Amino acid sequence: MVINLSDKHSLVSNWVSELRSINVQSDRLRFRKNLERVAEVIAYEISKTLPYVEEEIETPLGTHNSKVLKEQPVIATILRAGLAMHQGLLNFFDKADNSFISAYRKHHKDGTFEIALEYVTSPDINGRILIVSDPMLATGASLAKTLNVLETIGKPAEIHVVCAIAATEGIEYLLRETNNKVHVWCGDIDDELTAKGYIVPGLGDAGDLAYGEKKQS
Ligand SMILES: O=P(O)(O)OC[C@H]1O[C@H](OP(=O)(O)OP(=O)(O)O)[C@H](O)[C@@H]1O
Ligand SMILES: O=c1cc[nH]c(=O)[nH]1
Ligand SMILES: [Mg+2]
Repeated sequence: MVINLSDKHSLVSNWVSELRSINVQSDRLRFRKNLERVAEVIAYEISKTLPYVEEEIETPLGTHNSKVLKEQPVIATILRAGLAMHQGLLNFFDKADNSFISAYRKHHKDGTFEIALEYVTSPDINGRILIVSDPMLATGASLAKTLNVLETIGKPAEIHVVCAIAATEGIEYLLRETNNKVHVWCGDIDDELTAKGYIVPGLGDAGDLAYGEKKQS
């Protein structure tokens, strides 16, 4: 299942437009905040699909049969660009367990790159609801590799992928690699990728915009 939140006009389209704009995105604080609030809205949308149980809650004046989240999800993110969206998910799923994975594009002299994945820390995800955030789903290689590695830790009951902007090609690759088992939630979808795997029109390099340019590795 693929859900593009820009299909319906809401503040999400507004925030994604600010993420894209060369006139706004250089304000790093605003860039990170916009990623965070896109993730907050997606967290809320995901929350509508999760199981709830009734719990008798005592108020100062009586009792109420409330619906509360049946189980806490595991929220995972891909360092470094995913950190701001991770915070947005954690603001809403405030009791969640957390996983962190480092994956980055290691560039070769011939212009090609591979995904270097060096650090994984995670609770047991077996049978759990797993929500993985990364602002950009470009070729899909980083997310596919991340999900592969997480599957060695346990088999989640369901997997939700959360992005600010996803490329059509990357979504198709990820769905193929996971046998259509993931739900992809994104702020917007673009149709083009450059030869170097950048989303067009996209927004540029999300990690650099949020945290500063890094020395090429
Ligand atoms: O779908 P893909 O083609 O794999 O590309 C997307 C990945 O690229 C970016 O990370 P990057 O490698 O720039 O690392 P960073 O977070 O350190 O900026 C982005 O945050 C994704 O993880
Ligand atoms: O367009 C892209 C592709 C990968 N990573 C980014 O930050 N932006
Ligand atoms: Mg980057």
